[in-house]
Amino acid sequence: MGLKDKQTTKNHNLGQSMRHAFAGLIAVAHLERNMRWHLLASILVLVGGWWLQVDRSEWLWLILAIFLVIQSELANTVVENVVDLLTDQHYALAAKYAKDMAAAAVLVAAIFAIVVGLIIFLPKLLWLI
Ligand SMILES: Nc1ncnc2c1ncn2[C@@H]1O[C@H](COP(=O)(O)OP(=O)(O)OP(=O)(O)O)[C@@H](O)[C@H]1O
Repeated sequence: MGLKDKQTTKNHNLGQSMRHAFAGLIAVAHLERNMRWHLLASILVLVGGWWLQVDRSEWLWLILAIFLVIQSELANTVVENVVDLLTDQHYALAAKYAKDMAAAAVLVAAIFAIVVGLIIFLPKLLWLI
C-alpha cells in the first residue's frame, strides 16, 4: 500500500495512515533532488557531530536544524504539487508567489542550519588545526 494505490477515501486506521505517511517520505526522497541533498547533508552533520564529539545541547541544535530543513522541504514539495494540480502548469501570479515563498521557507531553514553548523563545528575544527 502506498502512492501506487488508488485510494481516495479516508484512512481507516492508524496503521494505514502511517503507511501512507511513510510512502510520502519515500516519494519525496525519490522525486525531489533537493531533498536528497538535504539528506546527504544531514548524514554529514551526524557523522561530523559524532567525529567531533559534540555535547548533548549541541546535538539538540543540530537535530533541530536537520528537522527544520527537512520539514520545510516537505512543505515546499506539498505546495509545488498542489500548485501544479490547481494550475495544470499554466502561469498564474499567485502560483508563482506560492512556490517562491515555499522555496523561501526552505532557504530560511537552510540559513538557520548553516549558522548552527558554523557556531558548533567551526571552533572545534579550528582547534584541530
Ligand atoms: N504555475 C506557475 N505559475 C507561475 N510561476 C510558476 C508556476 N510554476 C512554477 N513557477 C515558477 O517557476 C519556478 C520553478 O518551479 P518549480 O515547479 O520547479 O518549483 P521550485 O520551487 O523551483 O522547485 P524546487 O524547490 O524543487 O527547486 C517557481 O519557483 C515559480 O517561480
